[in-house]
Amino acid sequence: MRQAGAVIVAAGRGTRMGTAESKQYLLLDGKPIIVHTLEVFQREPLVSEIVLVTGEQDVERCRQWVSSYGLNKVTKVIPGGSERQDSVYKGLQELAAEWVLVHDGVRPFVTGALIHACCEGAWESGASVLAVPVKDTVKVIDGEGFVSATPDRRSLWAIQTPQAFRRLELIEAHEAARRDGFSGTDDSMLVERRGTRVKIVEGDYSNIKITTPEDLDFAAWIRSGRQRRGEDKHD
Ligand SMILES: Nc1ccn([C@@H]2O[C@H](COP(=O)(O)OP(=O)(O)OP(=O)(O)O)[C@@H](O)[C@H]2O)c(=O)n1
Ligand SMILES: C[C@](O)(CO)[C@H](O)COP(=O)(O)O
Repeated sequence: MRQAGAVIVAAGRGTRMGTAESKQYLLLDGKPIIVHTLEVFQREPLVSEIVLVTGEQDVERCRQWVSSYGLNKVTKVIPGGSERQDSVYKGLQELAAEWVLVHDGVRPFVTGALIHACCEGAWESGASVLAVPVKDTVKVIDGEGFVSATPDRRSLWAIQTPQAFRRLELIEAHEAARRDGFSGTDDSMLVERRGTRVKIVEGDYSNIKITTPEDLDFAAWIRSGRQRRGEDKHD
């Protein structure tokens, strides 16, 4: 069976969340958010191994969770870098797999079906990202707080993770970005700028990135809805 390795990045400081504890370690239904995320990748048969990238000061407690929650696909827990891009780059060095999924540790509502769809998208086309159509009207604002343009919403999609690539191609794209001083807000941007066509695979509106305080309320709500519908039972 074709498989992919995963780099899960969780070395951010959660500045926009503003909590004393980094957001990836806050409890959701009694379990750290990062553990919820890892458990989805652990269960998915298409995932062969996982590298977890955390803050230097959190490596040890994450290793303990890996052991106590039985996350035996996590082969390495390593310290990240100062930007998300640096953390992904470090994680990519620790995998051997031909294909890699890059995922935010703070997107715990990813599902096996989404991981599966993302892998299939990459295997068919070379690179793929999850995304959902934008529901709001989006405007471009000038430096003085006035509208300068209203892009056609039909061509706007909000990008999520996971994102799937050939691992060596993504490493080369990261190295080119480092050489050029280019910083992207996702990994797709790094291969796009080198001419790779990236396939959009439809994600899910509930695959939120926990970023700001109100996201914790959304997260609790998504979680309780899944429990009510019995979607949290996995074995
Ligand atoms: N140096 C960094 C920065 C971010 N991340 C990870 O990248 C994901 C998406 O980043 P974001 O939501 O922006 O997290 P933070 O950087 O922690 O948040 P903020 O920008 O508000 O500080 C998170 O899982 C975060 O832990 C990382 O591994 N290393
Ligand atoms: C990769 C990402 O989650 C796609 O939506 C997002 O771009 C990360 O951005 P952030 O600046 O780290 O929030």
